[in-house]
Amino acid sequence: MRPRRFVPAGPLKGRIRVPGDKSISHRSIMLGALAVGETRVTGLLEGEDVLATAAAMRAMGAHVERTGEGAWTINGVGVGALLQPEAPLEMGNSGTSTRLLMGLVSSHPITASFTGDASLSKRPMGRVITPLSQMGASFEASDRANSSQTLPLIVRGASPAVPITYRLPVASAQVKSAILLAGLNTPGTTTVIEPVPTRDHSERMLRGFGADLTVETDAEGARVITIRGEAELRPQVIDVPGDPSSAAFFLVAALVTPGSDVVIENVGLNPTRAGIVEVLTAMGGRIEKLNEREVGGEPVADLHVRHSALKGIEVDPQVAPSMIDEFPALFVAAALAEGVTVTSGLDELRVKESDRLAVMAQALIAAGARIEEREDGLVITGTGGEPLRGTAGEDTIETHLDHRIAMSMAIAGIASREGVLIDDTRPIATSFPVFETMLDTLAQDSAQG
Ligand SMILES: O=C(O)C1=C[C@@H](OP(=O)(O)O)[C@@H](O)[C@H](O)C1
Ligand SMILES: C=C(OP(=O)(O)O)C(=O)O
Repeated sequence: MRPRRFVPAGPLKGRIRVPGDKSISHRSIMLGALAVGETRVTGLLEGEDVLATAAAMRAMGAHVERTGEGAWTINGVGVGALLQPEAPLEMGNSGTSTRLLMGLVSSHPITASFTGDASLSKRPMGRVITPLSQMGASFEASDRANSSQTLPLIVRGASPAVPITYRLPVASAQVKSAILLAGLNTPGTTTVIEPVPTRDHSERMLRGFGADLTVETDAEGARVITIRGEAELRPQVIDVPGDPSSAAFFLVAALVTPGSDVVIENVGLNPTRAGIVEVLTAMGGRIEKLNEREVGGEPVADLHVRHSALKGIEVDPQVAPSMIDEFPALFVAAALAEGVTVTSGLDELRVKESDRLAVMAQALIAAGARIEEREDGLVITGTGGEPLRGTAGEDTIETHLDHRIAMSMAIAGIASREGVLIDDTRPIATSFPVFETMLDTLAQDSAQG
């Protein structure tokens, strides 16, 4: 365990560039590994989750190599030609790696065993097991004492797999992507119906790699995504934009710390990801989009953010999927806003790396915030801009192996009187290895004037 007390900082000032988008980084490696020829990626997130994907694709035959900071080349094996891994695929803390790779394995004639850390081993896999079983794959608990819906699991792929039409029962880009990736090596047309739109990186990137994929909207407004199987993918050159989910911590930190003025460069603002910018702006946050452009087929801008007097709002549950990983950071902003913030429709937060509703409620209450936990959201009464009390003495916030809890409570710490002591900062490296350095540099730069 690596505990740390995050203490009040002066104004945050300067320019930063957050690491590459985690979702796009995972997919760059997976699709590169399935294309024949060399895919070149720059700006890849070198976090533990993405490294787990890289190791797994190597274990299944692809050549995945780091050539410089964030620069990687992938020489793929071709769709249908993944090799059977000799050892269990170690997924660490990463739900995205696990669920998307289960999709890939499901339509290849191979068997793979998946393991994960204590957090990942509690997360529900039934949501991918159901559709992938319909496609012909089979799943078995590798430890018989265990449930067959959680890791560790053995997946036996089907050859050929059977194309399905599947309506998503939960708004999940991971489930959608698992089915589309399985569909890549399935004869015929695989269809996913998505009543609530989720991040569309898989669709954009599969198209970019040359897959025959269409997206239509049906009479009820649901997205209907079809992919024609036995695809041939062409290698690509990909520049990964900065991760809006990582930028969110610095947006909130600058908004709640008096005197702050920060530019976050190169932030991906795909509309299926940018909900946090909308919601913080609606709360009165001063966030300006500069230099709007396209990077790697995704809309991108530099975000100029300044300390602001935030007001509580009712957050429309419809925006939830476009900021699903940003709620822990939003809860911190709400705890420092004036008035009440009401969130709802957030049941999915209970099955992330931790139960993010319960854990954030407990953590923020321990730091002096006023929170009511409901079944599907939090109701937060803010301080009106006054710093939170923080945690006293040895009182420690438990982060439950959840990087986003650790980073959110770090931000709560810098916006508190006494600081906030966190039990373990190690999980931060799963998605944002340079988070602490960036935070310390921004605070120090302003201290040096
Ligand atoms: O597809 C992806 O890359 C992701 C989808 C989301 O998960 P769900 O699909 O489970 O909502 C998100 O929370 C995760 O960080 C990344
Ligand atoms: C939920 C997350 O990731 P994953 O599902 O890939 O573990 C996250 O990064 O917040």
